[in-house]
Amino acid sequence: MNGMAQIAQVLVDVPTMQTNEPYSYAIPEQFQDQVEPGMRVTVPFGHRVVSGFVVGISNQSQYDGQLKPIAAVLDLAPVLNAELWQLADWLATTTYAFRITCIQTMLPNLLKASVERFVQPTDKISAAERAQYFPDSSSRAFDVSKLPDETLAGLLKLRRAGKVTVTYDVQDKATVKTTPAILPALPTVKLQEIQATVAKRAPKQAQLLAYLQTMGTTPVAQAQVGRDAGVSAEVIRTAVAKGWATKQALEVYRDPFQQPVPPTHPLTLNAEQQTAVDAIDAAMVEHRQQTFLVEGVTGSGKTEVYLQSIAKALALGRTALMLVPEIALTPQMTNRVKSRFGHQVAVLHSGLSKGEQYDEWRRIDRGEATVVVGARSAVFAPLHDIGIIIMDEEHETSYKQDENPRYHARDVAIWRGKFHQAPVVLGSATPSLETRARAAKGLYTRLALAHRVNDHPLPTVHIVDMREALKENGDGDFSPELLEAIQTRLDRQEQVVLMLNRRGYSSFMMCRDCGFVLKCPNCDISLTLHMDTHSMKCHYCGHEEPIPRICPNCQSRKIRYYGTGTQKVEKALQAKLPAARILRMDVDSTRRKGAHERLLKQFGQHQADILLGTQMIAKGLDFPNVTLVGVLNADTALGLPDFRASERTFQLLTQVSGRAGRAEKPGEVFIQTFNPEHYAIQLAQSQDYERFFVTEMHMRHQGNYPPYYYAVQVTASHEEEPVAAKAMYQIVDVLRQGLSDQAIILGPTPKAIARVKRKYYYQVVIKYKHEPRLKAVLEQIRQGAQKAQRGLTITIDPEPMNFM
Ligand SMILES: Nc1ncnc2c1ncn2[C@@H]1O[C@H](COP(=O)(O)OP(=O)(O)OP(=O)(O)O)[C@@H](O)[C@H]1O
Ligand SMILES: [Zn+2]
Ligand SMILES: [Zn+2]
Repeated sequence: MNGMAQIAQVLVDVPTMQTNEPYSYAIPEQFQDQVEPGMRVTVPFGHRVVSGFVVGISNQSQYDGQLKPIAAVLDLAPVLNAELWQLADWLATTTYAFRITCIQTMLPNLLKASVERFVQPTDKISAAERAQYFPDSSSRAFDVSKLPDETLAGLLKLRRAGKVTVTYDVQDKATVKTTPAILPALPTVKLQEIQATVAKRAPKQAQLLAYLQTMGTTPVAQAQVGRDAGVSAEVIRTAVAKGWATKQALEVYRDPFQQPVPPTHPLTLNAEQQTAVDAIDAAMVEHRQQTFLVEGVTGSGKTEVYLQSIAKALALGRTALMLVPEIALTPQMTNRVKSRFGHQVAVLHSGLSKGEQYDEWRRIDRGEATVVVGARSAVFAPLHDIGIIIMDEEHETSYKQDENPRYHARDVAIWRGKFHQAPVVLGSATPSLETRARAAKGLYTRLALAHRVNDHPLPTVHIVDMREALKENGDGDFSPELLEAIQTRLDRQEQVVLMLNRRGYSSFMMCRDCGFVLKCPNCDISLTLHMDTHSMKCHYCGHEEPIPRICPNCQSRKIRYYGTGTQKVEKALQAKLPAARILRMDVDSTRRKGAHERLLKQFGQHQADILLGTQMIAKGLDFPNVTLVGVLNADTALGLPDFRASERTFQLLTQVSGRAGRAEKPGEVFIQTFNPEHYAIQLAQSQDYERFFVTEMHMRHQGNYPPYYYAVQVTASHEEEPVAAKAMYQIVDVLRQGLSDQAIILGPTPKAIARVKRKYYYQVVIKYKHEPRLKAVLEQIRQGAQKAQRGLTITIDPEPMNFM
């Protein structure tokens, strides 16, 4: 308190005018010393009042009295703690995203919306203060617009002294099961017309109309619409009243994991598991950041290693964060953690209502929950004193966010590991090449679990050449070998898992007689089928050719472009095996939240003989009675124009094979393929990850792909194709001038789906080893392009998951 005026640096939240530069605002007298970085405020901006985050406070003697003052303080306490605050800055620089976007990503949804908040006294409050601030009740509504400034200033002071806390009204927790949602009520052209007529007089309505035009046919929650379109509920109400949009009830599901789970106890570890737990434990005890790769074959007991490591962290009085690829797809894993740690576990996932999410977030922040299980965004859970971070199935692509900020949860996990000086455990039977390569270099410590628990053997894998099967009986879906093996299981009352690989199904062509896939003559990567232009295109170099009618290799006419869906396969299978009880698991049958878990439960109770599904059945299932796994089409993903196609195929086949023979009864696997000689399939047969790693590293080396090279993808999009294309050519010029001639620049090319949401996309991929100027050049591109052309969006993706 030196009487010096304080100035707040505020990051404003204006979607159309994103910048990383904070603006300075004067802090009004009554809030001096009360405003802290991390609090939300509203400030005058142009002719409006907008919300923003305080990112810094300075005491400036040369305060010139010119600055506009903060309009209101929205929080009594910072919404992000100091660690997450630093993390947001790091995220912004490494992912080329705006700081405000990073901050929003890290906050639970509820804090982004406006909700009713209450202030409550704690037991530290004095009688006089209670009488002054809570004269007639035990809590009071905290509505900034209604509170007099002096009261707010007083409350801020009390909060800093720990005398009051803020609570949020999360009424939707138990009762509300629906949320209002919005759908456009008129065709796009119509909306466009109206937008033109209201543009001048009602810009907010025009904004909403523009947004409505980008919506598909699925209703979007009203709150979401408000956020995305940047308009108030009032504007949406008007739109509904005018008949531009309709309102419907969107179902909100409650936590499907609420049922109590029976407790479990630590198992006696085998030697390999013990070695792993000891190594991780040592890092924890020594308070040392160390990244471990737990490379364990399927069924080797990785989960038990995770659980016992978590227990060690808790015993040291620290907390644990466990990331899983997709929480809805891994109910078994979540239940295993809950069974071991009970009420200490908080589960963060998108199936929770905003209130429930926030409840969990708050339990974590307050230290009431010490173990967090969740998918990608749970990596931002506000845990204090983290003792261990685990990332299960670390190779999964869902850990990378494909919108801004384009972060990979693995990088964030390691950042937090460093912050807390805690070990990070990456687990997989089939690690990503990047991770395995880092372990080879000694950057990560590799812990191998080479054997299945109790020395159960890995399943025997058979490769079925579908070119033969097709020739002999014209069936490209089921080989006689597989059908016979299924029949045997039915006779023995054992269970079967069948996978239909949907990835890349319709985007390439393959000859069903010889397995030939059309490749680019320049890039040795498969061409993508474009139905709009009726051509095959290369997404790396832009090469284009007509769709072949006969196979260039064997002259056969049996060229397949589109695949069969799960429903069709289910029907065909039922016709062949009338007595079999089949459960189908795909996007359709699991649309409703909780359906996935219910189907798995039915299967676990042997209410069905066959579980037929898409990739979603490959992960984590542990059913002792499953003795047969069939992969109907192993190679669809091999045709994708993706340098990770082989890696993905190998990972998927190994994962799904691992579902067989996990207990006493031995397992068997049939992999049906049109490419039986492909190394990814051959090595999936021997389930030899290490050999796959060496082979694939060699391929990547030859093709100058990651992990030998780093990659950055820059995309330009605009509603007019020439604008996007021209911007991309200019960007390539800037890149060529700014980077060394060691950098490989691929493109510009149109993206695989060149037109999405009425915008055209062009891209360029930069492959490089060492480009110290790259960051500066990209920053220049991002800032320059946005100013140059209205409506032009430039996105920069560090380490894109594919180049499509
Ligand atoms: N030390 C142990 N003693 C006895 N059983 C164990 C032990 N460790 C794990 N198991 C059991 O072995 C089975 C397989 O373990 P788990 O599911 O953890 O393997 P995993 O490596 O995570 O498998 P995947 O990668 O295939 O999902 C489970 O049913 C588990 O309960
Ligand atoms: Zn090419
Ligand atoms: Zn052919």
